[in-house]
Amino acid sequence: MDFNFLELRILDIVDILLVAVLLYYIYKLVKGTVAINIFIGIVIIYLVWKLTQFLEMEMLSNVLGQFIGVGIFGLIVVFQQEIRKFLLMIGSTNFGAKRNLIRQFKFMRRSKETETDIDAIVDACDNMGKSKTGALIIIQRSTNLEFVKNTGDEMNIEVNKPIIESIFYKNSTLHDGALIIEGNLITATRAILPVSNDRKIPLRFGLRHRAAVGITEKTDAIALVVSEESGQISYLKDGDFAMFEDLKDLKLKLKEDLS
Ligand SMILES: Nc1ncnc2c1ncn2[C@@H]1O[C@H](COP(=O)(O)OP(=O)(O)OP(=O)(O)O)[C@@H](O)[C@H]1O
Repeated sequence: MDFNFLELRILDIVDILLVAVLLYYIYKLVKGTVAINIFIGIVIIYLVWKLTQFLEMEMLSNVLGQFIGVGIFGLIVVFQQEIRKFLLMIGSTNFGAKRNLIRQFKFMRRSKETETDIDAIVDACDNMGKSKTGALIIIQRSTNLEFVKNTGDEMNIEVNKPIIESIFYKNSTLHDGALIIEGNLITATRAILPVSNDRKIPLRFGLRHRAAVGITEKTDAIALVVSEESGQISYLKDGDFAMFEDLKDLKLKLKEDLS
């Protein structure tokens, strides 16, 4: 009896945690989009329906009841985009975050050469900033970025400063779009990223920055952007601009986030 009680409690906790994770992902998807307004609209209709039931207002309750009854199909139509992104997000996650799991065991630590050369990347960004060369660099963490790599040209080159700079050099055929880095390899160039429609992004930021916000809100990748206009370097993670004091601080933060 006691055992069943305990089992039920544990399952309840798992259940609550799973719902929390689900709500978090739904929030991440609808954050800053018009979908949040639709979602609020649906909640209001549901509450009014419950109120009409409570007050026994039969006619209105029936009409709203019918509406709620077919609501699930309506939801699929209205949230088609978000459902697509959600499935994409689940499908492209490396289950078990293999990399992190392996790193738990000290003796199985990743070998030095697969560690991302942060210094080379940040120094390249610094040089590109000084010469007002626009750049968009995405570093993969546990979410698989195959779906964006497919939109660009696949590569297999070790990360180093001159190569990054020459890829983004204005006359280079590879400068457009995003550069994808996995471990210490550049695995794609000219990748097209999903653009965020978060209305909170300041207007001075154009598509390059919106693309960096887009990929970091849909995956756990991190992004570095060098603005062609101002030469400023931005660091993005979890769909937000992450603050840093200077290049040294940026390197430290990147190393921390990639460890
Ligand atoms: N969805 C996208 N995926 C990848 N790269 C993109 C995407 N959209 C735009 N870019 C890249 O960003 C470049 C510049 O875009 P835009 O000028 O709108 O950006 P921005 O944020 O204002 O940056 P900057 O400050 O450098 O002008 C494009 O030429 C392209 O290389």
